[in-house]
Amino acid sequence: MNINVIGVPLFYGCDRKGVDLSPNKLRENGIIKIIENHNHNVYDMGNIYVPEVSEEDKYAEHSKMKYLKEIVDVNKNLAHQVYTSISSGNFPLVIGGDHALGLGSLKGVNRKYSKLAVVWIDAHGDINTHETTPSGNIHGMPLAAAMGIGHENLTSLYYHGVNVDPENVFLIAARDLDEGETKIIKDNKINLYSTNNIKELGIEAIMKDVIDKLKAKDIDAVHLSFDIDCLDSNLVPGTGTPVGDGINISEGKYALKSLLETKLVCSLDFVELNTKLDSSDKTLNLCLDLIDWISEHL
Ligand SMILES: NC(=[NH2+])NCCC[C@H](N)C(=O)O
Ligand SMILES: [Mn+2]
Ligand SMILES: [Mn+2]
Repeated sequence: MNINVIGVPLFYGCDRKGVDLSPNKLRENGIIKIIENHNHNVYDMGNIYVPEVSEEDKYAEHSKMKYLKEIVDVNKNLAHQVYTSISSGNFPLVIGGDHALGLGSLKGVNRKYSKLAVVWIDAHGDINTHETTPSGNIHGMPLAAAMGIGHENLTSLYYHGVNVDPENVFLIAARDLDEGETKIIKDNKINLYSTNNIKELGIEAIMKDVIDKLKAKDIDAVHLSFDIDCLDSNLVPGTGTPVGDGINISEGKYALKSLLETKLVCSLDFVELNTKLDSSDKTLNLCLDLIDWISEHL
């Protein structure tokens, strides 16, 4: 497979430095070679440019969305990079950075595939809007925006077109949802598989259900967004918003493998590694192992 690796050194979405260093940190530790070892042609597209802005200006554009302008600018460029990657037959592997990059990757894929499903593997829903956010952090909003829910600047940042149908959205490993998010999930009939559901029924049964549903739908492709905080907080000290009672590594790998084996996945985000918070490269090494696993099954 031809894979475009696109780095997004963005921390504005989580408002916590360190996550911006990860694309280069992963390169220094051999991410490109790791992917190539699985017989892929890898094109390292470098990093999307992230403009500098001072802390005091973070609310300059909006009182409930920090760094709005910069995040929109970065994501417009990312969206186009993702769109052109897919259009030229290459698979975009987007490396974060924080999850606000989901805004751009989803817009880019959605422009190509109007009947798109999204699998969001994350402790969080990332389905807030400027009206529901408890933090003002835009990394908690990209999935809502992809469905056309939220502020206009986020919902149509790259093109005014079809949005993702909420019934084609699958949240997996969620366990830290805000009140507003729970309401949006219910009102829009989003498919929710909490960590409790996984513990109860087993990851195999959960993924079977997800994949059966995906196959029964009239969709063109699946976008997979993997936030490393889906894993239990003990496993990922190097992430900004860790949550306990999470899934373990083999459950995470099973979810990834079973989805990739469907061959429906057309693009993938890998986000929220913060190497500054890591303890003796534990999370970094786990991420390299997960990238190796993903590459094996792509
Ligand atoms: N991509 C993430 N790690 N998101 C965490 C979001 C946390 C919280 N729900 C918020 O909106 O601020
Ligand atoms: Mn997330
Ligand atoms: Mn998360």
